[in-house]
Amino acid sequence: MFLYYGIACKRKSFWCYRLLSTYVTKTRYLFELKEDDDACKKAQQTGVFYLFHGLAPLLQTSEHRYLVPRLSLLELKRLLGKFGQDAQRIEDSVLIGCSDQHEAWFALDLGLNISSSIYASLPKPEMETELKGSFIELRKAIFQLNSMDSSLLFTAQALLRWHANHQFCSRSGQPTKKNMAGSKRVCPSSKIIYYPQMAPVVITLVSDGVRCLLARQSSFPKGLYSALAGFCDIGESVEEAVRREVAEEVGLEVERLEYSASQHWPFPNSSLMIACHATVKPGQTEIQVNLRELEAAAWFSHDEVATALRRKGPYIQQENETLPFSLPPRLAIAHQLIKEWMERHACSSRLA
Ligand SMILES: NC(=O)C1=CN([C@@H]2O[C@H](COP(=O)(O)OP(=O)(O)OC[C@H]3O[C@@H](n4cnc5c(N)ncnc54)[C@H](OP(=O)(O)O)[C@@H]3O)[C@@H](O)[C@H]2O)C=CC1
Ligand SMILES: [Mg+2]
Repeated sequence: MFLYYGIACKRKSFWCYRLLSTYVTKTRYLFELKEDDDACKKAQQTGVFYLFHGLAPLLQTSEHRYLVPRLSLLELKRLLGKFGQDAQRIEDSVLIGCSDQHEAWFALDLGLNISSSIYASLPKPEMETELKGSFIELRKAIFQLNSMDSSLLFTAQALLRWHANHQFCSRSGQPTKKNMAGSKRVCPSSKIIYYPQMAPVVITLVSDGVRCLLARQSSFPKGLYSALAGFCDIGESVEEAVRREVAEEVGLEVERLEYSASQHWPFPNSSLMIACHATVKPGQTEIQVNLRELEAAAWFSHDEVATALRRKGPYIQQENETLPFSLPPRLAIAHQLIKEWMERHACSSRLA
């Protein structure tokens, strides 16, 4: 779909209108909202607001899914009024995207207890009753959200958390001020501009050509195994981080490495997950688990992984019952890596 963006370029003696795609016009519009506080404030008039309480999004249950309600500016003002709050509080919201028709989307947390904020946390049970929904921890809701909603809520939560944690300038100690869109904070005293940050994390599915290597940390839900993950050290390339993490965590040396995809992951802080497939030499597969990092690691066959992929998680543990081996949720890039490995394996078996 294409739209005329209204940009005209003067060529010789006539104006020619460039045809820009919907995606480009949307991107330019979001850029303008981030740069121009007045334009962003204007966008709030026709925009919609996603609400959070203590970083937990407002959700409504519909059968086995969660729906994500949105409020118009008018509805939000009415809600704030009911709780004795000033509409000025809307300026704490952050821009998280927009529709193809340029309806801007914002997120606002009404339950953060920040010492530097003039606003108090609003009472959660009363708000839930008023809004006919519940503020549910995002980690617990991801199994019941569709991928578009989860990606939007991941962004919103990460940005709201970043603002909550960056209220002061690390050089002057003075309070920093957010721009209208929430794309940066500025210290009026030192003039330092702070931008939201993500930590780069490599996530690697190691294979010996036949099996794949999965590991678990003690903090994972019982029975869950995932690909190897680790934060990049300062100064490292992705390739170096993968080689180091695999050596550190399971004592193996990566022979070949291939980039697959990336994903923003908000837990526990914002990470940019960089997913790769790696292989080790067929003869060098003996795992030495680093117990300071992992609880267990093992090689899994194609059939074992296929069985785990067919199961629907999460599992509720019954007393004295051992849980079956399970994999990360569909939304996690670890799941995508594992699925991709399975498809490649199936493809190479067909060709053999
Ligand atoms: N989306 C997905 O599919 C998956 C996402 N992940 C995510 O990947 C991330 C990294 O995986 P993990 O195996 O834990 O990483 P690591 O193997 O690097 O180990 C984590 C430890 O590294 C230290 N560390 C170093 N740098 C940082 C940093 N910038 N932020 C926080 N801790 C740091 C911390 O130690 P200390 O506590 O001692 O300070 C932390 O406990 C996790 O946040 C996890 O949520 C993991 C698997 C799948
Ligand atoms: Mg790790």
